[in-house]
Amino acid sequence: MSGMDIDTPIKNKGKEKVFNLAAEIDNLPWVEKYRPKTLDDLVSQDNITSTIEKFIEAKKLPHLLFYGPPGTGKTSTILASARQLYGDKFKSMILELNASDDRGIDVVREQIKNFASTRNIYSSGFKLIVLDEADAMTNQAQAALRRVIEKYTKNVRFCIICNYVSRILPAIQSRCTRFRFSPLEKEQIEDRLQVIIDAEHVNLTEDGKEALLRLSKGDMRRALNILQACHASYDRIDETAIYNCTGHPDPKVIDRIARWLMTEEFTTVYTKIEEIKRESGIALPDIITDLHTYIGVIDYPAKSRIILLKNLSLLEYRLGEGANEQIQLGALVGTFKLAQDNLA
Ligand SMILES: Nc1ncnc2c1ncn2[C@@H]1O[C@H](COP(=O)(O)OP(=O)(O)OP(=O)(O)O)[C@@H](O)[C@H]1O
Repeated sequence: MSGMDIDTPIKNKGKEKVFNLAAEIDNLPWVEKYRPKTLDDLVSQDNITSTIEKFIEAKKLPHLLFYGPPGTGKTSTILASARQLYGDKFKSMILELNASDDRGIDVVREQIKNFASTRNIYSSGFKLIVLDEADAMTNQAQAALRRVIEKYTKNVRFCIICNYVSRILPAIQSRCTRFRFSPLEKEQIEDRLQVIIDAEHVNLTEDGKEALLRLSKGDMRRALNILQACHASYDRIDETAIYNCTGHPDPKVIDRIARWLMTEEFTTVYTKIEEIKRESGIALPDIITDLHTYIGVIDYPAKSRIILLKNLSLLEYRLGEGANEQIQLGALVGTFKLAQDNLA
């Protein structure tokens, strides 16, 4: 959700206040400081932005449903659209609500009622209500929301945002125009990152950038948060800095672990992994996630790979449920031994 608006005009403010505002902007998380202000600033999702621009030009906005993975620009798109639609007055024309608010639908309904029923004296037309995290609402709350949408359709448009569209009632889906946001391409994240790297004078090496792009997996928010955290701790950000900062295992470490698992005897490999986990502070679930990608490239017959994949998924599930890491590490080593027994 948007924090402070860094475009706020600095009118009638003394020098000190201007200075304070500059300092405040400087302290903002980069995800807010560099949130796209216009639809043109948004990378990718071109078909979505061009369709919305057409709605805005015609001043005919339907109810919207944005869905897709985190950090792909759903909130930014609706905020940039609101700026384009309402200009300077956009703050008074938009209400941002977190739909998963645990105070329940009644509070949300009350806020919507108050907002929708106050007329804006400067402008006619509809106001905009943004409901973030709508997939966390109960079915009952969504059913209530359906009636709320109908009741205020005359002067309010809703933008419902969620990660999983399947968790939104079909009745709500059918009242909205749906847009699916996809994970950003590596090149798109890279282009946008470069703007921020230049503006903040970040010293990022090529291998650091590669690691950052790999770890962000199409999520721009994740990329920016990692970059800002590393920038605060390191003068020069290379691959090791990125992995240290995120606590994610270095691919070289995973490489070593995979080699041990495929060549060493049971007790030796178990002890070595225990040691490396202690030294570099990496967790078993992270090792398993990265080994999973590794299995795609190792030279094992299909039968052995199936054993590995099946058992890794079991291990991941058990660890997620809170199983003992040492016992699961034993099971990991055992799985590789089993896969080797099936090499022929
Ligand atoms: N398409 C994009 N172009 C440029 N910047 C982006 C884009 N998508 C995300 N960002 C950056 O990532 C930050 C988070 O984006 P945003 O809040 O819009 O994501 P979201 O899809 O709403 O995520 P969530 O589902 O977690 O709410 C923004 O502040 C912006 O800096």
